[in-house]
Amino acid sequence: MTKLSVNINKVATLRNARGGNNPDVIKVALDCEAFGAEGITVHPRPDERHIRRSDVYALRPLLTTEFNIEGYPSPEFIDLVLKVKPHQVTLVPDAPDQITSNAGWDTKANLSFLTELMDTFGHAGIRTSIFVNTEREMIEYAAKAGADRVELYTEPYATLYPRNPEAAVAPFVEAAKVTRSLGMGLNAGHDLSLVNLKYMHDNIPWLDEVSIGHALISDALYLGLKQTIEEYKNCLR
Ligand SMILES: CC(=O)[C@@H](O)[C@H](O)COP(=O)(O)O
Ligand SMILES: NCC(=O)COP(=O)(O)O
Repeated sequence: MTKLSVNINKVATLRNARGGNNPDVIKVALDCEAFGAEGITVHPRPDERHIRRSDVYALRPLLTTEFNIEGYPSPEFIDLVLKVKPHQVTLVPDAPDQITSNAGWDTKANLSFLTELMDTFGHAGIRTSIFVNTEREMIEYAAKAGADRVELYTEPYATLYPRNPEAAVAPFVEAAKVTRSLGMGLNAGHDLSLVNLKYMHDNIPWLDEVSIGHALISDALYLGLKQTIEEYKNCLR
């Protein structure tokens, strides 16, 4: 079964626009769970432009599904994750001022850094995932670093899918096979949507988890959160 983890960053973006607590990020997260999401993802950034560190602490004792914290492993991020102890940490190689994630790690060049982090989080009982592109070597070095899973960066798939679905998914199927052969779990995320999710899942049914935020929260404006989550879950059956 592929789990749907809802990334609630964009709910926090909306809340922060007025400085109050509307929409209530915690309530939305709990409603996502009540409507069938199997996990909640947050990606705190250094400027706290959406999810704040205080949100991360507030969410932890209330969530009943899997909590996934994504981000660049700065000292502040590492400290947050070790204190909050989510089920999973996903390391993403984003610069502090980046608009959104736009690439996976160079796991070969960062092997010793990543290995140390896998060790630190692993000893804290937190499952580890490394955000990667589809290149075989990057996945192999994620395994060498000791990652439990990789998360495939799916933006290139989402971009090509409307023009050529087969070509779009092919490198991801190959990367998924490499990941499986190395004994790691497999996550995927970035720009997945109701348009492209089912085809990805049909081609890689052994995906462990997808984390989806931007498109899902946008769809909820039209469909409502409950129906939206149901429709995303239908893509994963
Ligand atoms: C790693 C990844 O692809 C997502 O976490 C994405 O970066 C979400 O972050 P933003 O909501 O800041 O775009
Ligand atoms: N890891 C990907 C994620 O959490 C959400 O990415 P997006 O759906 O907002 O592009």
